[in-house]
Amino acid sequence: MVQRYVMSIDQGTTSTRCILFDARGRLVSVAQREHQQHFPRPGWVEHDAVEIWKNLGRIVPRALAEAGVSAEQVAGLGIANQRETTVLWDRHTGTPVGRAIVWQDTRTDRMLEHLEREPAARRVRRLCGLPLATYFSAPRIRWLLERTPGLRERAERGDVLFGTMESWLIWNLTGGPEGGVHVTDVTNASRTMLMNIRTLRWDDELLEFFDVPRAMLPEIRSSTEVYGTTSRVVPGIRIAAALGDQQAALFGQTCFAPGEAKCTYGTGSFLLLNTGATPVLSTHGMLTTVGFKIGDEPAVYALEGSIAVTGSLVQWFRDGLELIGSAPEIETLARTVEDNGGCYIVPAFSGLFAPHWHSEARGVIAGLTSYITKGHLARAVLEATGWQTREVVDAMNADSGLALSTLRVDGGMTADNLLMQCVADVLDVPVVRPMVAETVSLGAAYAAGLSVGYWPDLEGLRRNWHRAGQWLPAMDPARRDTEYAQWRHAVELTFGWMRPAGTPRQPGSELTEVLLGDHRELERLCRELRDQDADRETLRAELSALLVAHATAVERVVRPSGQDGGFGAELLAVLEADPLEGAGFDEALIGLEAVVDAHIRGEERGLLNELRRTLSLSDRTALGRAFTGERRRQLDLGCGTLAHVRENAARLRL
Ligand SMILES: Nc1ncnc2c1ncn2[C@@H]1O[C@H](COP(=O)(O)OP(=O)(O)O)[C@@H](O)[C@H]1O
Ligand SMILES: O=P(O)(O)OC[C@H](O)CO
Repeated sequence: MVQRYVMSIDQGTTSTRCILFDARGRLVSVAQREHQQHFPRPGWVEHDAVEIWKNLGRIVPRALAEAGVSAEQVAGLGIANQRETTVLWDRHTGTPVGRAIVWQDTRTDRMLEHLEREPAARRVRRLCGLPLATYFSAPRIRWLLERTPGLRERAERGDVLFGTMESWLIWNLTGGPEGGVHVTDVTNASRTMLMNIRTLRWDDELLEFFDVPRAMLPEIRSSTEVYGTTSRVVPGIRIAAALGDQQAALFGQTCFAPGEAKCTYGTGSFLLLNTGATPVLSTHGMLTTVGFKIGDEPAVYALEGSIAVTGSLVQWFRDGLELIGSAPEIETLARTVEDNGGCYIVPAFSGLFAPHWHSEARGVIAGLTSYITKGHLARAVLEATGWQTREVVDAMNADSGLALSTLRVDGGMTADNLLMQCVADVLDVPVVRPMVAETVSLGAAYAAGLSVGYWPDLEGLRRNWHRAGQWLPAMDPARRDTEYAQWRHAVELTFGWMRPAGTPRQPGSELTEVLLGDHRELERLCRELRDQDADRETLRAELSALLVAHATAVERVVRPSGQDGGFGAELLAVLEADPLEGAGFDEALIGLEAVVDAHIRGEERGLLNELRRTLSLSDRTALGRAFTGERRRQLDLGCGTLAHVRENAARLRL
């Protein structure tokens, strides 16, 4: 009988890999090519989508040749890819519109500052599960459409297409300008900010908010189904699955059941927790994302803690500072010293992602003394990955109400024993690594194999998972606590770097204007909530979010807490009122309106006048910017949700 295999392509941030797997999930052959990283300006990161496509054209035949396998022996192809990276290309010629803008790129930060002031910004997270951040695709599409002459018209006519890397590759593999299939899968679509996280369709409100024409978007499909057959590179292979690489790793680690989690340590690191059939909105800075969707079955959701810079900090140590010659040398160098010598590196190169979401943060090396050697710096590099994981796990535990008991890991950095021990130490849980370290590729292969019936079911795949390595926590708890406190201090030093006081005043950022704007918005929301025919569910959520975000930002940025009175109880009564009509709801609403009115009156008569009297315009503008930043952070954290208000009701003051 002819042997059959499954092929996977992992289109990653630094390289593209093609791997063939056999029926027992064993790796049969690998071919890989790196592509160039372009850094044309500070904060900008680009890839050449044509270079990546050409690399694919080389590695696929090579992987087949190495194993002596023909296209007919490939049961199906699964694609996993770097997510959010944005490619726009001409449908008729297949030529990309400039270089692809990579997920680490921060060029859209200014644009997002403006967008977040729009009233509709408050609804974005609830619709797509993601905070407004430079990380995702939609702001990049808008940026390109605004800055490239004539592009919007071409996009509206459907002459220019958008895709993340899997869309670009599938379109090219299935014929490109000659009938290429323009599709994406739900996991990748869930990272654009344009897909409704519940309906799993492009959302009109989000399209309008980001001003993206529907005609340029791919069709959203499930993660496992046959999208088409290759007609280029190696013709005749069924393309049977696509997933974002982190979701592919979740699949490859067989985290099929709610409560199962993995962390992939590559260029960045990404911890995903399977949360089952309903999307969970985080109140602690996690992302809500689609984990996978098998054919017609309901989607499985995940909470994700994304860390932008981990392996790329090692790369910077190698290529930017030239302190080591290869990535594995970081471990050797770090072992030349006992500890970090008091030094901490917070690699906020692209701002800070989860759980902070500070786009304006930039990196620091803290605790430098003349005692510090490159060995200490190497330790600090590795520990940065450990502590960033700890912050994400703390947030994940707080969201799920459960304590993570083991962490499954994979990715290039897991080759580093010192790092893996550090992760176990700072998390205080065992860390385990499976036999097949190429979990992203394996996940894409599993998905494709399931799709074409090569593997019958998920249980069979589970049996392929075997433990290859384990690290047990061995750190003194008191030392762990002290080190964590030092780390958090270093993190705080990175905040606000890109918005120093004294930068030119931007319209609408003066503090009293911002506070007044919030007051009018709060009044409008209260007024509209009284209308029985209004969408009370939505208005209630908006009112709660703005109220808590506004009050918390006032407390943290403008004046310290300790004022008399509070609104926690009144807000809780409104949030708990069910149904949203009748005497119970009216009474609760009247109660809340009374405290909101009192707050507005008090603040406008007292605080605002005092601020105008005692602070200069530039100070008020700097404070206004800090206030908007904190308010946005609160909104991103889901501060208005019932769970958050319940948890904080006693603390909430006006
Ligand atoms: N022994 C090591 N110690 C620490 N970091 C390493 C080691 N080996 C590789 N890395 C880092 O891991 C990353 C590569 O992992 P990989 O999973 O291939 O990444 P990606 O899929 O994001 O391209 C690189 O950023 C590299 O610096
Ligand atoms: O290519 P990787 O492995 O660095 O993963 C990138 C992520 O998908 C970005 O969200």
